[in-house]
Amino acid sequence: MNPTALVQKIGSSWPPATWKDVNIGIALSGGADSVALLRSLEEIKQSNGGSGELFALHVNHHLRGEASDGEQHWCEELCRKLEIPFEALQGDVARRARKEGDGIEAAARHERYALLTQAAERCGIRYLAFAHTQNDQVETILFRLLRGTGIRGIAGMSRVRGLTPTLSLIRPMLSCTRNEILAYLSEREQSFCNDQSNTDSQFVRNRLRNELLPLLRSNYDEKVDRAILRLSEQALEIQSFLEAEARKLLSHSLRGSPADAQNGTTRLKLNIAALANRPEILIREALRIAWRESGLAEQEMNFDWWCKLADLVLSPASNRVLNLPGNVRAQVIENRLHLEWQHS
Ligand SMILES: Nc1ncnc2c1ncn2[C@@H]1O[C@H](COP(=O)(O)OP(=O)(O)OP(=O)(O)O)[C@@H](O)[C@H]1O
Repeated sequence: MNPTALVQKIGSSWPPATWKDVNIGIALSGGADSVALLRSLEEIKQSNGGSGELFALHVNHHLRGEASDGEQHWCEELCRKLEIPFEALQGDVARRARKEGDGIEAAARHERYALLTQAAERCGIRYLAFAHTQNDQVETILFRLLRGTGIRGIAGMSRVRGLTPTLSLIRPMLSCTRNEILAYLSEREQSFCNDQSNTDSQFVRNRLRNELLPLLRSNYDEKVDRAILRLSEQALEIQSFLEAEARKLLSHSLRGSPADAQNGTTRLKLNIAALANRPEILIREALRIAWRESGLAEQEMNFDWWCKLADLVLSPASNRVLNLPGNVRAQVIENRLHLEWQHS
């Protein structure tokens, strides 16, 4: 079989030499994108050999009754034909939505990532590959822009991200367009499942994909996509630079003060002399890294909260106490910013 443009593109963005000897998991929904990813990684593997194995992992969310079970069986059958080990994971979205207070879409995503991560660890998988495409990237950036985001949000989805110390999420199709994927599938005469929920306009994300983006493209053609992607590449450059500088600052500020946990309370102390007189944007980023790496949830820490916390560092007064989201208490005591929270 001749390698197609899609296979070559994936192979050059994620060279097989870097993964052929480790186990790879493919998050297989049964949709066109993940079916194309499965088939093309299999082709690349066939022609490059190696000791690693491919595994397909499917999450059945049981949100669409028989249609959900049908997709699971369809994926299982495809993997049986391709002789790729397959595992179906059973999600309980309603339970997660109740527990986390999220909408169905967000709960399904959290459930999916949690189940896939557990299964990948169990199978000794090193890279868990998702089939997000260039079109998904454009949608994600526009969605974040409209909902409210910062530089990091505009940088879009990353190509690779650590999930656990031994497992990374990878997105090898971020430079591939939907049209390239459909052309590949038709060339291989490969069918796929159509997820009806992708057309349901009650989801904001679908309205953006099916209504707003086509409207923008009809006025500005593909330039819209290119403009959004160029903005995201620049945001990624700025973000990477900022993060590297903030890490240097943080290493001075944290020197000799690891977080300590006693009697159910965790305390993180940052030396504010190391942060003083530095640009506020750098201080905010350093605080954000310290926060994230202490295992605190970032969701409710919006821009205003980061500004308030940075202001506490820049204008310290010992009687000022900030009560932050996640029940984190912040106060400056003797030239140190103390962050305190209860842990379970
Ligand atoms: N039910 C599923 N089982 C396994 N993998 C899935 C499933 N649904 C989605 N995926 C994986 O996630 C990729 C992106 O799908 P989709 O855009 O629907 O997911 P998402 O994670 O909600 O996206 P985003 O992270 O952009 O919000 C798919 O191409 C596939 O690799």
